[in-house]
Amino acid sequence: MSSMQVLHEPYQSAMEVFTPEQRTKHHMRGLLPATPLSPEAFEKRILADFDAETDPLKKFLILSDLADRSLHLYYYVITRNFGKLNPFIYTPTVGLYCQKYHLCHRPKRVLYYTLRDEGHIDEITSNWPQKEVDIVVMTDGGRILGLGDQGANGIGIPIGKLALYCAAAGSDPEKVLPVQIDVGTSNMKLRDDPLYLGLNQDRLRGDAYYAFVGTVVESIHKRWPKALIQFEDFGMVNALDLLDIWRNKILSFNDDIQGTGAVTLAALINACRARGKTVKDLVNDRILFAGAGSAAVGIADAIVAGMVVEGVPKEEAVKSFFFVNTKGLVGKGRTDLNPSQIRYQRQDFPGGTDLIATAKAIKPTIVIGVSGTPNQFTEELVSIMKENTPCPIIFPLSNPTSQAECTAEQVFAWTGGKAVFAAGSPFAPVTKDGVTLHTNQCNNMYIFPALGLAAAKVHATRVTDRMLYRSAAALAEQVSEEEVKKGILFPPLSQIRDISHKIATAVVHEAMDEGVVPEPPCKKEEVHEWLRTQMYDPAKKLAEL
Ligand SMILES: NC(=O)C1=CN([C@@H]2O[C@H](COP(=O)(O)OP(=O)(O)OC[C@H]3O[C@@H](n4cnc5c(N)ncnc54)[C@H](O)[C@@H]3O)[C@@H](O)[C@H]2O)C=CC1
Ligand SMILES: CC(=O)C(=O)O
Ligand SMILES: [Mg+2]
Repeated sequence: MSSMQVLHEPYQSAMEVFTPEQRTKHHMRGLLPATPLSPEAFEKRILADFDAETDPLKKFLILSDLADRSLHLYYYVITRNFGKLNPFIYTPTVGLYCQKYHLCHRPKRVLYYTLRDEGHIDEITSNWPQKEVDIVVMTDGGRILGLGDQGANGIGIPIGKLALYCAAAGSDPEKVLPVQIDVGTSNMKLRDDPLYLGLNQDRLRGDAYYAFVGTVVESIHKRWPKALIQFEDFGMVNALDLLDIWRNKILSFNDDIQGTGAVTLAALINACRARGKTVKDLVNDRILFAGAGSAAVGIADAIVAGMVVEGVPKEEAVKSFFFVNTKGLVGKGRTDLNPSQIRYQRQDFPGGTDLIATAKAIKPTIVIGVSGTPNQFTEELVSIMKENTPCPIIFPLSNPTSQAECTAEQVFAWTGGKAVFAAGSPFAPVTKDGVTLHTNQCNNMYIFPALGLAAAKVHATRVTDRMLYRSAAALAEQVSEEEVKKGILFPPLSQIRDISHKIATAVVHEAMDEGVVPEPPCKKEEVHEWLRTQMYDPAKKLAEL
């Protein structure tokens, strides 16, 4: 590679941060101004640009342009400012980015497999320049956050998720692969836009769809048999079916179902600790979901698994759950349900009642919003909850912020500050009578980067239910008794690397115990230290360029 190519290659370039020695090594004399910047000075400059901008999408683009110029400087800045910058590389801003992706497109390091490429799938896979791939995040854009079908624009989500893999857990940015499967879109606004860049045809469905996705998955698995594939933001039926098809064949998981399940279980473990109880005591709760899709099913399955671990019989545990979707309560008489929903179908309540009528009938103590629809959680709903519990647990988990079922301000105003709150996207803390009320971010970002890092690094053959359960428990235990009593459910994002490291250690231990690591890299007691050596460190990498 020539010196000019090194300077313009995002994996190789440190731009004006190249030291005099590095400039000599790469034959760069005369290609850069005289005075090198330290990484810290460069960070200050980028943050000043970032702070001067008020438009969140432009803030997102300042960071993403940096990633396109120097990946290691990008991660240097992100990891050192994770709490501040996360909302601008991930939810909510990544949602805006997806909606406008076709209008601000720049070639990215991603792979698109489109229906037009049938017969050329292996060729596309072989076009990826990196020899090694550890983690693949794949979407078909079918359900992007709570923003519906975004077609080929959905690629913003794998890009954002993989940025978190590298920043939050230390996956190697040179070994991650964002994949968009373009099977058309049912989003007519995009299709009517002459600037839309994806396939302008209706979304493929049925057997042909599964066959096409299967060809892509197999092609990727053939080239990188040890890579982990994370399915992300597929429509409900496709998400559930693809998980069933692939979870026992290759190293894979669905983040919206399983990652969301684990993070919400962690939140509830800690909400139970705050009450002086454990998840087995959720048998005495009524947990009402707005939404009965991938996330709802994944969360309910994870909580049931947590209750079963503590000795509650499964048939007893499922009695705590109630799902309401667009057709009302998943109850008696409903004939439009898929097998995952049927597991939670209530035979003791008539199907079809809306959220408020259901709440009046069942008296919820916990509500979880995964409907992708704002304003579902109203003052009336919360008043009903207050009749049944002194401290309602209210989790509007839909993303981005615009789709959250209610806001933190509303919850604390309606309950006089007596609620446990968590949302999918970040909300600023609320101050009431001089007291800070905590607004937790219950988002699968606390789980997938660590889970995927762990599974990929030890070349696990599968992601098991026990590994997911352990990830939730390892996350929950990072919050102290004192903190849970204050309504804090998660450790602070500023410590995300340590948090992920501890979760990854627990996941590897579990994987080794379950025998899904054919060649363990070290003894169990050495896993924590060994993982540290495996985690990407942008400052170290910059020094080695
Ligand atoms: N906080 C987190 O970590 C995560 C949050 N989510 C969010 O959850 C939401 C749903 O995601 P999925 O379950 O994967 O989508 P999905 O498409 O599988 O399910 C959505 C469900 O909501 C129901 N629904 C839609 N409008 C409704 C309404 N007005 N009233 C009642 N039900 C309604 C649908 O019938 C369906 O059952 C999205 O906004 C997504 O961003 C998803 C995964 C992780
Ligand atoms: C967080 C996430 O995965 C979602 O909203 O889809
Ligand atoms: Mg998702």
